[in-house]
Amino acid sequence: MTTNNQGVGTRELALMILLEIERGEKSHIVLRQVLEKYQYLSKQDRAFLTRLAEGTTERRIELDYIINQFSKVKTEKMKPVIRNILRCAVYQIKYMDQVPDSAACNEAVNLAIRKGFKNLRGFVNGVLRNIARNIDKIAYPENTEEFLSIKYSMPQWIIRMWVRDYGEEKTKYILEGFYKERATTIRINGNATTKEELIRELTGEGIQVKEHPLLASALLISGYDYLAAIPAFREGKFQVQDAASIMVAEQAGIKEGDYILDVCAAPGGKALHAAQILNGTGMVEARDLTEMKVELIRENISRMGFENIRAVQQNATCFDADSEEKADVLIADLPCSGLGVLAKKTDLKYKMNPETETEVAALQREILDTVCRYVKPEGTLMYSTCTISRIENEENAGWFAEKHPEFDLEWEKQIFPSDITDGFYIAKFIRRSR
Ligand SMILES: C[S@@+](CC[C@H](N)C(=O)[O-])C[C@H]1O[C@@H](n2cnc3c(N)ncnc32)[C@H](O)[C@@H]1O
Repeated sequence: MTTNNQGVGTRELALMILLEIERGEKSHIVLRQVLEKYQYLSKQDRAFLTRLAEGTTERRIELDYIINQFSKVKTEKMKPVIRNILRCAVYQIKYMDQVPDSAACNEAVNLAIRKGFKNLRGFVNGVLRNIARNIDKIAYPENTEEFLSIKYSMPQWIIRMWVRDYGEEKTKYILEGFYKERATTIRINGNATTKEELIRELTGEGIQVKEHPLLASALLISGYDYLAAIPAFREGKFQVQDAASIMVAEQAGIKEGDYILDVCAAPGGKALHAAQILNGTGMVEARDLTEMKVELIRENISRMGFENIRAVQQNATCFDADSEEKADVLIADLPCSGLGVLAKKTDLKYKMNPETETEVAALQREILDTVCRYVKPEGTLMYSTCTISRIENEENAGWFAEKHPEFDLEWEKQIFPSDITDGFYIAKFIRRSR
């Protein structure tokens, strides 16, 4: 389990990933790169590595709290290698029943030695053995905000914001939601296969498949190694897309022949879904800020094989006069704080703060204010974010409706995370006729 045949152990790879994340890299991207690079790892090792890297990241606040109860040197003063070796080991002790505590401690000590910290092996060993002996006796703070912050490893400012906006019970529900075990949601490309055929094909590959309880167009899959290894994925028969995100194009009232503009489209989930609904007719223009992002959309277009969609580089904050009143449906799935997708992007919560939250909400207003002019009279504007924040969601929608009385808010919905969906927000606006 711990050392593969090329000598790099899964715990050492997990350490590499954690150090990269601390240096500012995105957790889901580093993990994907490592899994791609170390393809020779067994399926079991890949699952262990994924769980260890993701779990240690998403439980970081709690793990540091535990370590700091037993170490005179606090985690923020430790060398990054040592603090991440300790975090990883404490995660195994607390959350991975299949790993004996002694193995977690021994492997941590060996890793510290291999990484050049032979002089600290006694420290690592002492702290970890002490934690292993007392793991069920650790006292947590009584203050609700601090308790929730540590128990769910969520920065306190986010807890404060959610308790203020949704109340304590809902906040606990949201926090629990991120830790629910979940399968991957896929949207079936009905132009390339049928639901029955796809279920048969995936099941034949040894993948577990379930119907999605909310959406007929989606399935839940689990037990696969990695996506690119699934022939049906390479052949564009499905797209990985969360249920809440699928609802954007599904609820937009797209009709065959429509012109759809997606102003923040990479990697293309909603734009491709719109193209699929158009069923070979109409056109989708999928835009994003940089050529690199636009290239991601192009890769997905080519995998899905659609011809009624093009990807274009365009900054959504710059007005494009040629697009004025052209769109039957405008999709504004805007950059956001991402607090609804913390189950997948486990490090995001540590990167945001109240200032970045205010900045992103202001950017959303600037984009909405610019792109709304592309919507035809009687056309639709779908505003969505993958976050749970009134400032970015309901307050921005309210601001927009007041500033642009030519639009009516038809409905809005905040979706909270669960085992079958991410946290997400959608507002549907209709532009009045002249
Ligand atoms: C939430 S993601 C979009 C996800 C996409 N709609 C999908 O379903 O796959 C937001 C996107 O906005 C892009 N973005 C950020 N600022 C932008 C700007 N000023 N103009 C255009 N796109 C921007 C980001 O590059 C990112 O790809």
